[in-house]
Amino acid sequence: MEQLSFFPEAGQTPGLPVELLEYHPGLFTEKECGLLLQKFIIQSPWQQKVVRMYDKEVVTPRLCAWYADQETYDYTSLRRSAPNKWTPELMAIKLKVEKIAKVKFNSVLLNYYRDGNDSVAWHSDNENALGKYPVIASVSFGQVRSFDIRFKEDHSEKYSIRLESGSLMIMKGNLQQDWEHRIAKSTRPMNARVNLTFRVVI
Ligand SMILES: O=C(O)CCC(=O)C(=O)O
Ligand SMILES: [Fe+2]
Repeated sequence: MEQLSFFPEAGQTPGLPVELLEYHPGLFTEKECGLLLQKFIIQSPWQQKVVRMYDKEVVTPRLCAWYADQETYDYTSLRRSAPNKWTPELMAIKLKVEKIAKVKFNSVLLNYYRDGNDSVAWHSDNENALGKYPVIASVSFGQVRSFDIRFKEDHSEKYSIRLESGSLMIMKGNLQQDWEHRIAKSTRPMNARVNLTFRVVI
């Protein structure tokens, strides 16, 4: 596993808009990260979403799992359904990030990127169920991956941030309205990464 950075600013491109993205590295120790990563990989009820692209059905290049307080819009099945129940680990992480984000979350989406071929394409989390200016808390374990953002109206305005193992990134402001984000594929060999995005689903 990669070392945690001792320099909070090391993972950020200069000029990263702090009103959109807040970065808190080192929320969990390297040892905690290793244990949690293995536990999530082994114990989560992973699903691979099938989406329609033109007239073909394709599977998303990553695995997902959805946990929430009650029946909600489920990101893994794209419909309202009974979610998985909070595990003790997820609840403990939720309470920790709620203190920093100052938001009470009612759900979490887990994404499992098995290697450099796994990714999430450019998108915004702008579903009605999240409200107009959602605060989303993103916690990463395992392989460091680059998180890219680009301004919808001018794709040349873009930034990257390296999401280190054990870090928390808070997405807020008009990030989901006016910007898109992605985790690109990588040609370099990549180990497993599990990302948790805590959300408030209405
Ligand atoms: O894996 C990540 O860091 C981002 C995941 C993401 O954008 C999403 O689940 O909507
Ligand atoms: Fe997203």
